[in-house]
Amino acid sequence: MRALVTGVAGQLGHDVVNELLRRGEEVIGSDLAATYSGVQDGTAVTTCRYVPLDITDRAAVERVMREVKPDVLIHCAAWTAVDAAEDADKRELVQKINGLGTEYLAAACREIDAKMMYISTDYVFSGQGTAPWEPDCRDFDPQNVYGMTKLYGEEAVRQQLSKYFIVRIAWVFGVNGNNFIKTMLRVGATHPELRVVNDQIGTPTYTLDLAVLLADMVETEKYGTYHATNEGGYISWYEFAKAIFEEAGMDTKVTPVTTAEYGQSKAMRPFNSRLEKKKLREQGFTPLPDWRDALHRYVKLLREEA
Ligand SMILES: NC(=O)C1=CN([C@@H]2O[C@H](COP(=O)(O)OP(=O)(O)OC[C@H]3O[C@@H](n4cnc5c(N)ncnc54)[C@H](O)[C@@H]3O)[C@@H](O)[C@H]2O)C=CC1
Repeated sequence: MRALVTGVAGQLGHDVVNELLRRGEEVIGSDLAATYSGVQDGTAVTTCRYVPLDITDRAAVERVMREVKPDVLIHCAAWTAVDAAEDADKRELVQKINGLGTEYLAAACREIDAKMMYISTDYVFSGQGTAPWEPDCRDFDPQNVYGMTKLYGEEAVRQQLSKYFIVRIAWVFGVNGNNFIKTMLRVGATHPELRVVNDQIGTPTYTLDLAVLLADMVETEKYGTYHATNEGGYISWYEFAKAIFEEAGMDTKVTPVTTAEYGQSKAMRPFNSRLEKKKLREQGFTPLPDWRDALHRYVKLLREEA
């Protein structure tokens, strides 16, 4: 199988490339930068063929897809700065990357008859209520620019392709980038007490674990939309922060606050990010490990890297 992976310089793309290389697959990584030398992540060094590609450049997308001619495109590239996406001068760019870039890639997949895997987000839903969101629920109602543009990408994939996987994830953490865990460890090191919201509920996703599932999935023809976060139940950011400090052996005190008490961020955040994942088991895929186990391995890896 020849796989083209966009966003190789990001958290997820980096781990997906490593997982595919580990399995002996032919992998071509892609990102914005002119060159990419790979990243030491404590367990492996990414050494794959690299093709620079700005996915907002339609002609470049068509050219690269025709040249590389992958059997599968794993599309991990995105604008992921959720608050900055709200800035008036950024909105168009965010839509170009998350919306139009995905549309161009889907069209190119159709042309060369490649499978496409698109990584999406819980932010396509309203975040209202307490019931977990089903993967095939079409009751979309994104509450911020990032969510709207990711939904545009989903619709483009659904409209143009039949051989697609849309995988929605949430609360992502990986070694190759910034995330909530790294922020907590950094800020907690200099602040004895932190306020963290306890009314936004979801489940973390460790990119190293997700990469295993994605590599399993693209080998199949079990197309459709899936939800994939770690197992272990739904938690609040407050509970996650407490677990992080406990795992790291830090005595930073965490105080639970509501989103209203914490103060509004630029982008609206969903209260209910519960993603229903039972479809994974029903389709014969191995679910991700418990998030506590993932956190344990992740903090250990960060320590080894330091
Ligand atoms: N980070 C999170 O908490 C969540 C992420 N997701 C989705 O998961 C996927 C992977 O996310 P991460 O690895 O965390 O993202 P990341 O921000 O670590 O990496 C994204 C990569 O996309 C690249 N990129 C940006 N604009 C590009 C362009 N015009 N052309 C080519 N490449 C471009 C960046 O250079 C970067 O390397 C994304 O689709 C994201 O929307 C979904 C839910 C939550």
